[in-house]
Amino acid sequence: MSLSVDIRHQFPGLDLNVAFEAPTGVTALFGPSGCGKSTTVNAIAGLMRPDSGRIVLDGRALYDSDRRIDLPPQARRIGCVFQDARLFPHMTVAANLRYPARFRKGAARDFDRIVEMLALGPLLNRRPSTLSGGERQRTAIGRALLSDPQLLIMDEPLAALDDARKEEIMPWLERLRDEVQLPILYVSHSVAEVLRLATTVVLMQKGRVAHSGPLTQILADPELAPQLGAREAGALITGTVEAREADGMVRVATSAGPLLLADLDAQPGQMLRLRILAHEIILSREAPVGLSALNVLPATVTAVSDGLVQLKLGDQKALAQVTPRSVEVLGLTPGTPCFAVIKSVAMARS
Ligand SMILES: Nc1ncnc2c1ncn2[C@@H]1O[C@H](COP(=O)(O)OP(=O)(O)OP(=O)(O)O)[C@@H](O)[C@H]1O
Repeated sequence: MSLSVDIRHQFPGLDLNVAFEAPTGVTALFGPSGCGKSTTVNAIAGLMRPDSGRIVLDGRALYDSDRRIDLPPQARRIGCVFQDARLFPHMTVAANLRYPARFRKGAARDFDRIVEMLALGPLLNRRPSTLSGGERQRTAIGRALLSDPQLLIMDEPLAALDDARKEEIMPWLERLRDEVQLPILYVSHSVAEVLRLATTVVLMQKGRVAHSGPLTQILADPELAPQLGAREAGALITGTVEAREADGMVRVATSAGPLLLADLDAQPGQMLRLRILAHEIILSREAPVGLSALNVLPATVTAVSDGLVQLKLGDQKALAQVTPRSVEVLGLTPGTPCFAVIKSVAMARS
């Protein structure tokens, strides 16, 4: 399943002209305030009509200005979750969850599975006013899923929550990404949310798509990574938990070699997304000896730009933040073999 968007729209302060594809998984729409993220998702949801273009979901035209197609929101099969949960206050959680089934036959058949997935069972008889912000958002996500959607739109779903509530709801969003085979469009200002959830990123600027592609590729691109926030740039590396060592450290196999992680609650065989920040990598031309850092991987320089060195680590790319002086002293040019000393590795969730 995938969503294809190619639309244009003029507002007094916005000249919107965006085109991108959102495959199954989480596609983050990321960009500064006012760049047109909400306008784009509102057009996709059918809440505003763009001046021209096409929006196609799984081969079905939702909007096509040439063919005069403009499906109403309820016919688009899109579940929406906004910053405020927008639940019906006079209804219980169960009634809120069952509401979309009134309009779509068969939509309620997944009720038990979705209640279980989002752990909504204990809340079913409560009214929204008695729920925490996180519980309300979980209910809103459940209700969106129970409309039997072909696309889920989440517009800043965590923005109204404090950090503790955000932390509480994140694992549910990760579960959603991994278990629900749908494209999920996720609008956010938060780099941390994008790094943790996104599989694809659409970087927007002033009504245009500056770049779109897999998150792993954007993070390891010295030109693009700074647009996500330079401090956050680096790498997102996938690995598989191999074993827990006698000292409690967990050994994770990656295509570049093994990494050791502390304080990790993970089982052998489990796949992990690991995040390495650009400033956590030190480069050495020789294999380092007598270092306290545990994780040293062989690498090859693939590009150098503005204090960021792009490396090939196994079959993946990573960025290291290196001063221009070190680039010169170490002679780091494309093709140079080196060693990446990784000071710390974190699960992508932290
Ligand atoms: N209905 C409207 N009428 C006129 N201008 C609008 C309308 N909706 C949005 N705009 C303008 O379009 C621009 C983009 O707004 P939009 O909400 O899409 O941005 P955004 O990227 O989602 O921003 P934020 O991150 O702050 O939510 C803004 O300048 C806004 O004032």
